[in-house]
Amino acid sequence: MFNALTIAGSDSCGGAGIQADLKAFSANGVYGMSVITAVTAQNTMGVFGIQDISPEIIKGQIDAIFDDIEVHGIKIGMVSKIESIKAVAQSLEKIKKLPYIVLDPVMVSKSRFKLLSEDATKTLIEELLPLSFLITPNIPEAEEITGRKISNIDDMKQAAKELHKMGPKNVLVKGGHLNGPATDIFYDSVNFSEIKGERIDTIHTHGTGCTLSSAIAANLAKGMEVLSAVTMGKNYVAKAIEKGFKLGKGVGPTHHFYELYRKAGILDE
Ligand SMILES: Nc1ncnc2c1ncn2[C@@H]1O[C@H](COP(=O)(O)OP(=O)(O)O)[C@@H](O)[C@H]1O
Ligand SMILES: Cc1ncc(COP(=O)(O)OP(=O)(O)O)c(N)n1
Repeated sequence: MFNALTIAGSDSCGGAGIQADLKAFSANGVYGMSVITAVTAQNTMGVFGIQDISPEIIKGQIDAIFDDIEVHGIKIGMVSKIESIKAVAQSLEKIKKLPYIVLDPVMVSKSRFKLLSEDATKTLIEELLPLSFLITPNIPEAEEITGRKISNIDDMKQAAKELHKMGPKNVLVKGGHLNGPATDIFYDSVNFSEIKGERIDTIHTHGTGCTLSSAIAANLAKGMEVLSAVTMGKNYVAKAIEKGFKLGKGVGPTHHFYELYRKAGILDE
């Protein structure tokens, strides 16, 4: 059985963060484990508070897992403070044979709540980008890290090149925030690939970035090569968005178990 570890924040309504990651791991056939970096009070309408976990407990969770278990893939999501980022980086750097790390550099939620402290961007860039096999910024995150405005596919490609120079082996700039087709740009230091997708007309997109990065981490944990892992992850998130559903009063979550539900007769088609 392959496994994957998410290092991220908790979303109390279960649409994003650790909860989305674990669902995506299961649905993509790997055993999921978690290191919680922060707890958010969050629902489909917004984020109402954050409690960061102490650096000691973040390190303790990582050490407990790696002292005991061979980890096959890692996804890193929300790590909101400088001390938390350093705790994650220091713990991971100690590990002799690190599995592939997929970093989703989470900065702001869809509801515009800051999930990364304003002073922590530089530390995130310096400490976590060089450790990453793949980073998956959305357009606002890629703009913040590179300091460039991104309005079209050519801008996404230019940003991917600049992000690559900061240390990750591969870059996926996600196009969910542009108008038109949901095209993501993958760059592996030599070639660009346009990972194309139809834009699905729905408001229920809470946790799309978490879902995609976790599905890719699961695919890498299973031994897929990187472009296949990204392409299959993109197919997975598209289906999870298509089957996204109303929950609460706001932006509903992606659906991770549509295939199980369909087979059980709970979901049509
Ligand atoms: N309405 C949509 N229809 C289809 N794909 C989408 C839609 N919105 C986002 N995506 C895709 O979901 C993934 C997550 O992208 P994005 O929403 O940009 O990330 P984030 O959640 O980090 O802001 C990307 O592959 C993106 O292309
Ligand atoms: C705890 C936590 N982590 C990450 C996010 C952002 O996730 P994302 O997939 O980008 O989803 P949206 O917030 O954009 O819907 C989060 N909200 N909470």
